[in-house]
Amino acid sequence: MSAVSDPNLSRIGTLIRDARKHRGWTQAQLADELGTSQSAVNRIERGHQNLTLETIGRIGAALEAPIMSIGSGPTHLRVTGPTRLTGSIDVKTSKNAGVALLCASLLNRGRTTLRRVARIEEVNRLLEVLQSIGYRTTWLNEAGDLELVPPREFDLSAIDVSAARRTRSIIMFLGPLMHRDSRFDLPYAGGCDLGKRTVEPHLIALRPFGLQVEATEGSYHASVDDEVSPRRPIVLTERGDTVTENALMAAALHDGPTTIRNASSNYMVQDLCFYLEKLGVKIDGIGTTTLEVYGRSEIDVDVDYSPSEDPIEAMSLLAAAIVTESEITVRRVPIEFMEVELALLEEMGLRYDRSPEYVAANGQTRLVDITPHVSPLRSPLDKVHPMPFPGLNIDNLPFFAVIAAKAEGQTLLHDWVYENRAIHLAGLNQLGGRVTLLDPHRVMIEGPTHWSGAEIMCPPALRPAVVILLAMLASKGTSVLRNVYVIQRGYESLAERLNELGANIETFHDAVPGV
Ligand SMILES: CC(=O)N[C@H]1[C@@H](OP(=O)(O)OP(=O)(O)OC[C@H]2O[C@@H](n3ccc(=O)[nH]c3=O)[C@H](O)[C@@H]2O)O[C@H](CO)[C@@H](O)[C@@H]1O
Ligand SMILES: C=C(OP(=O)(O)O)C(=O)O
Repeated sequence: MSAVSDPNLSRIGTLIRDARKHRGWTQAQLADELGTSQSAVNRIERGHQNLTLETIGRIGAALEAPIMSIGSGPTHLRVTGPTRLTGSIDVKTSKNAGVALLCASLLNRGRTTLRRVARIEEVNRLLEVLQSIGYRTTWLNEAGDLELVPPREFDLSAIDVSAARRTRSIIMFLGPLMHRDSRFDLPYAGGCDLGKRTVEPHLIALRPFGLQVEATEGSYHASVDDEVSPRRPIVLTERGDTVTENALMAAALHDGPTTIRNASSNYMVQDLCFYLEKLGVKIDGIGTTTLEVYGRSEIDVDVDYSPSEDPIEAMSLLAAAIVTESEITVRRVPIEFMEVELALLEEMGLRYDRSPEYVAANGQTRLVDITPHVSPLRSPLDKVHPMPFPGLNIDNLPFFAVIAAKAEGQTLLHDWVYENRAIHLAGLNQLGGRVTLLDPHRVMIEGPTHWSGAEIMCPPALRPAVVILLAMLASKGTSVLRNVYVIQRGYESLAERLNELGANIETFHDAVPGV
């Protein structure tokens, strides 16, 4: 029977511990049931014991929880609050740079090594897709270093359609793949349910490189005219992040200069630019809205790159501290992508300590450690609304809902970007929040709030789901958040990491009859 590899042991140990607690057993009771010692169970739960699949099966049967099929059934969280968090936590590298870089590896015939990649479901889906078309992908260690070795030719006919349909990021295959094949099909893009998200700006951006796309039921059919290449600057019709990334990737393998205007200068775009530079693609204007890209006809480089920290995870962790009235230190905050958020929080009354700046492993992004102090908060005078970088990040807006719910007064949030995201914030009302939906884009939040526990189905949107989880940390009593795949899509081991700070979050699964 094969032994499970080391990096997974602590994860499996945590699942076993949570399943045991869910059954209401002590370690000694589980040990009795298995005919082993309590110290052995303790070692297993801490990930210090090698496990065969057979042992995992026996433990699952004893606990009436299928440990190994746990990833396939829905995962739920049981939160006991209110919680006070202590200690410090490191921000992980970003989901959005991670997925862009996985797609950008398609440009490179050489080996790509990415350092400290967040082990999240969105990355897993893209890895499944890359493997299905012939990549060798290897997690090198527990730190999340990831090696990607492309095949000589991609086998797009073997693409894992179901994995591809679960991630919207697959759309970023268009930019690189159009240089490899003159005709190819891609399964339709998925992602969170945030309302209609147009793909038209991507097609407009890639058309000057000769790409035409026809959409039919479930697939994009792409064809490329090699004779067509950009003759004047490409002007993006929206300053979108993945649109900019697609245009950058198309330009990177275009032999000659390309100008991209109305480009996003957001964090993931900058990470992609730094990676492309390591591939030998020269880019002027990084961090601005006009990018001059000097592409190459062939890229074959063994490259090593470290994406930067996630400003959205940083905001999530700061919000966790604020909502639970805790003084934790959030380390490795990419400060240039959090400045507007912090300025607004200061206006709302937040006091915090901030370390001197230091540089991220990509050698570019400025980081700080932030320790918020428990502070009386008041609602801001004006509405809170996002803007493309350097404005308040669109993905950070939802966290202001749960922060505003703590503040004295009324706060108006205006999410002009997404048709459906603000709607999901109304889930806070089930925990005692006073959130009024004025229209699909605007919510009024009245604080302060006395949170109390409830059972809630996870909304189908990543950030609102985390916002509800954070409110649960502050809620009196027990809460249950059901089916949290959407959170795992963007955060690595969030429940476990919050537990290390003192939260009480149990992961559990529905008992499967007959197991
Ligand atoms: C993998 C990744 O990087 N995902 C991010 C990326 O998605 P992505 O780049 O895919 O975002 P979209 O292109 O879907 O844009 C999001 C929404 O904003 C609208 N829009 C965008 C720009 C603009 O100038 N005008 C405009 O109206 C779009 O029509 C769409 O409805 O950017 C979003 C907006 O920052 C973030 O929420 C996502 O986390
Ligand atoms: C909307 C988001 O991401 P995606 O583009 O992956 O759906 C997000 O990160 O909040």
